[in-house]
Amino acid sequence: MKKVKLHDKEFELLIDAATIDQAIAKVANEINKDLKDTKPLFLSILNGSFMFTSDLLKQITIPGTEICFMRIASYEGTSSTGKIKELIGCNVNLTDRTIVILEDMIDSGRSMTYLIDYLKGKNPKAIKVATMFYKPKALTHPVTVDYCALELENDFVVGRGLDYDGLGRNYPDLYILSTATNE
Ligand SMILES: O=P(O)(O)OC[C@H]1O[C@H](OP(=O)(O)OP(=O)(O)O)[C@H](O)[C@@H]1O
Ligand SMILES: Nc1nc2[nH]cnc2c(=O)[nH]1
Repeated sequence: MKKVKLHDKEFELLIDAATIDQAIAKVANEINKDLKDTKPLFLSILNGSFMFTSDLLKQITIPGTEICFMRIASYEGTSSTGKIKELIGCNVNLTDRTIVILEDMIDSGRSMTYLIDYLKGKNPKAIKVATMFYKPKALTHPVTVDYCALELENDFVVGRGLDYDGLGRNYPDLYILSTATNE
């Protein structure tokens, strides 16, 4: 599909599924090499990371690999508390573990900064960050990104786990908000 309509907005194809698949395979190879002796714990941050998690983890071959999921919120009402609240927690003990955080997107870096602060309090051995998409020009909260499949410009995108108001997460390709129709 070259174009999709979600609610009131049109989106255009930005990156096709095969290109994303290839970039994720490259990340999997890097992680397999770098973390081969660490029995890594992959921590998938819901909702958006479900597809990245599945695509990546099928290619991870490290013995002792574990996966758990978290859903977090840093907002109460309409303002940020600056603190992470676990909506769905991870029930694995994180002490002395090598954690690989899996995100679909790093945009401002705010979510990741809060999450890393929170995880440091659990005394892990190491924290690595792996993201499917990263917008370096949008970053306002500095984050060290250890593994990134694809870098993007500072545009709103949907697909591959990312939604617009609940829709679009299921698309295997990535779409960008169409400027022609949505100004
Ligand atoms: O770098 P940031 O500016 O903090 O943006 C990135 C965050 O935004 C998205 O989550 P979202 O809040 O849309 O929740 P979802 O994963 O449930 O869709 C994404 O999954 C990251 O967690
Ligand atoms: N759907 C969607 N969610 C985001 N969260 C942070 N950046 C984005 C984006 O570009 N698209």
